[in-house]
Amino acid sequence: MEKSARPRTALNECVKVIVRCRPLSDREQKEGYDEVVKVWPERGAVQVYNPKGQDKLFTYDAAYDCTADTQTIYDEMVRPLVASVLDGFNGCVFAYGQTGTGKTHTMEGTTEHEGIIPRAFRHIWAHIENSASPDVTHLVACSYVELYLEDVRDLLAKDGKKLTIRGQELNGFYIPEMTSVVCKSAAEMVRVMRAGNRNRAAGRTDMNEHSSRSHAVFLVTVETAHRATNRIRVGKLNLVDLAGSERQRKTGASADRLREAARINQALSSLGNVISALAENSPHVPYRDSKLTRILQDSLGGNSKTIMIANIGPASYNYDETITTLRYAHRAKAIKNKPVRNEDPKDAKLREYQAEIERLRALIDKRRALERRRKPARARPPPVAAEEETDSIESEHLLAESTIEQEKCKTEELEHQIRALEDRLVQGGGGKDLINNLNESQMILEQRNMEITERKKREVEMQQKIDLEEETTAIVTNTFTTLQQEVDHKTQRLKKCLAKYTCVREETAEQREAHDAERRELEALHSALIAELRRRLLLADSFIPHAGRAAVLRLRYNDDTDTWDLPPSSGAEPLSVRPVACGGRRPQCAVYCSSAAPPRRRPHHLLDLAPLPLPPTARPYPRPPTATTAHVQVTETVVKKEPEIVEARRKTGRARPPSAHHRLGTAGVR
Ligand SMILES: Nc1ncnc2c1ncn2[C@@H]1O[C@H](COP(=O)(O)OP(=O)(O)OP(=O)(O)O)[C@@H](O)[C@H]1O
Repeated sequence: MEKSARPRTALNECVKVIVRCRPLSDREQKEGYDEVVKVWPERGAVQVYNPKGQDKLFTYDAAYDCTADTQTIYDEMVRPLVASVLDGFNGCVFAYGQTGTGKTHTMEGTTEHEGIIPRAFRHIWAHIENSASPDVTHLVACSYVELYLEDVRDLLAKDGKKLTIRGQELNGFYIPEMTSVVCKSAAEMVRVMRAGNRNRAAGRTDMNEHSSRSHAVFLVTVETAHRATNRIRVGKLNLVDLAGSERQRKTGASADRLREAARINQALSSLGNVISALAENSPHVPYRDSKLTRILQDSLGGNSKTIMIANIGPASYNYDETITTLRYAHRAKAIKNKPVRNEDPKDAKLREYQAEIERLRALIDKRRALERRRKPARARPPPVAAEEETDSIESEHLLAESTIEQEKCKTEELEHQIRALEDRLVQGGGGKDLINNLNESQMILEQRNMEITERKKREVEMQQKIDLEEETTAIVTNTFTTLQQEVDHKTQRLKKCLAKYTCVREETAEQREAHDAERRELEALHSALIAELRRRLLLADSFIPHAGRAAVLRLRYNDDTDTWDLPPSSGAEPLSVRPVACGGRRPQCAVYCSSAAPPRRRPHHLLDLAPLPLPPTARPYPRPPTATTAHVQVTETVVKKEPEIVEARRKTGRARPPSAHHRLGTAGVR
């Protein structure tokens, strides 16, 4: 989860999926539930008896029944992955499944039944001891975080501080501030794991006495430096124990447990969506939907070798959940990752430590040289020297000696720092002693075990291929002597096809039912969240003062920093305070300056909206010099009548329409 350089070229490798079925619990036995799961380990297959119709058969990379122990699972499936991590690859093992199906039992285990995590620690340290040589240096560091109620918490920090996931989909997500503990043995790593577990959220439900209420990620970083090549390889191993999916009616969760369950199911649903998108090669993979999917981004579809362990229970009353888990696990088989060896990444701690040791060594050498030069030769006082002179020589000598003492202390401090740094690194002596002999034989044994495992894996794959091809070969090789034989055979095939068709139809109906159930649950959750939101709004209305509300409404949640930020003002928001003019007073308009000016700040006082008097547009009519009497009379009556017409119009309120020029004039004012 730390920032690492992106690979350039990589070979695709599918996610390996294994299924582990636990035995019936005491409670399930007491209540008389039937077993509906049958595991075929030699074929890597799981068969589920369907009480309503056709049985269901799923095949995986490996399948383990209740008789298989964690040692077998580790040797057959996990050991090669941890070996790759030691070779500089990223690796991830995550346990997925319904609550109470044995995820924590598989990953952490108990003191009697060690889980995968402590086994991985022992494997890592056996390898380090085996490769002990003065030319090889190792650095092993651990971090442990949990995702509780969508908060990432540091399980190794004393105050369990909240952490922030940084990065982007393109370059990968990482948690920069998580505590990293450098370990020197497997036992120390187990102690770190137990210390973290004590801080992990757990609680009792009707389905599990000790139910994990958070998703936990244990990260082991192994850095290896080879002096001969001067290269550093960094392998990162993510060991993930997810919280289990749960139905409220079965777990009897309420209050806090219900809130936890809602968040757990939400994160698992996002994980399911990511798995589906990757399996279908969808162009968009919704990693950003939850913090869990962000943390697991590299493990699903990224730079990592990944194993998914699907845990299931055999009891009939968990039929639906078992089928859902098996379907998701089956889908995850199609996810392709691109693992690449991490060589010389920028964030290698080992390189940092080595550089620091070199620097401190150079500093010590410099100081020693200086000390030698400064060492005062105890000067003998001249036989006939004045008493004062002797005193000053003596005090100078004392001063020099105390400076040297101080320098010595500083040098010792530096040496101590070097020892502390070197202590963090593990370097072998390379001698052929008894322990080395033992390690060598252990290595040979491991290699043999790996070979056996590889053969077993191939057997399972072959068996699966044989099963698949059996039907098709039967059709090809069959030669029919009589027509009746052919009819019989084709009827048989038709029946098989019909059975398959029924099966697919049933599955579609079941998926629809499951989808409906999920939708109903989401609707219930949605209503609960709306009720909560209303309550909070009511609180806000009652308690947040009006003055601060505008700022509260502008707050935006920042996914990367996990905080509410107040974005800088865009200028569109109403101003709470009238801005003050900087410098001198604002310029005053001419209207204001005139003596009859009304008070300021009212627009109708500043703008004179009355139309300006227009200049006359027609010349006065010159009377013609010679005119007939009649004509003069008519003209006189018209001239006489004009003021009367104007007066009549004024009384009826019907003014003459303004001329275009007049209209333009007023429009200009408006
Ligand atoms: N393979 C197994 N063999 C024997 N007992 C098992 C096995 N798997 C699980 N159990 C038992 O089942 C119980 C529940 O297991 P566990 O707590 O690991 O479940 P879980 O999946 O982690 O549950 P949750 O999701 O609620 O945390 C434990 O008592 C455990 O000992």
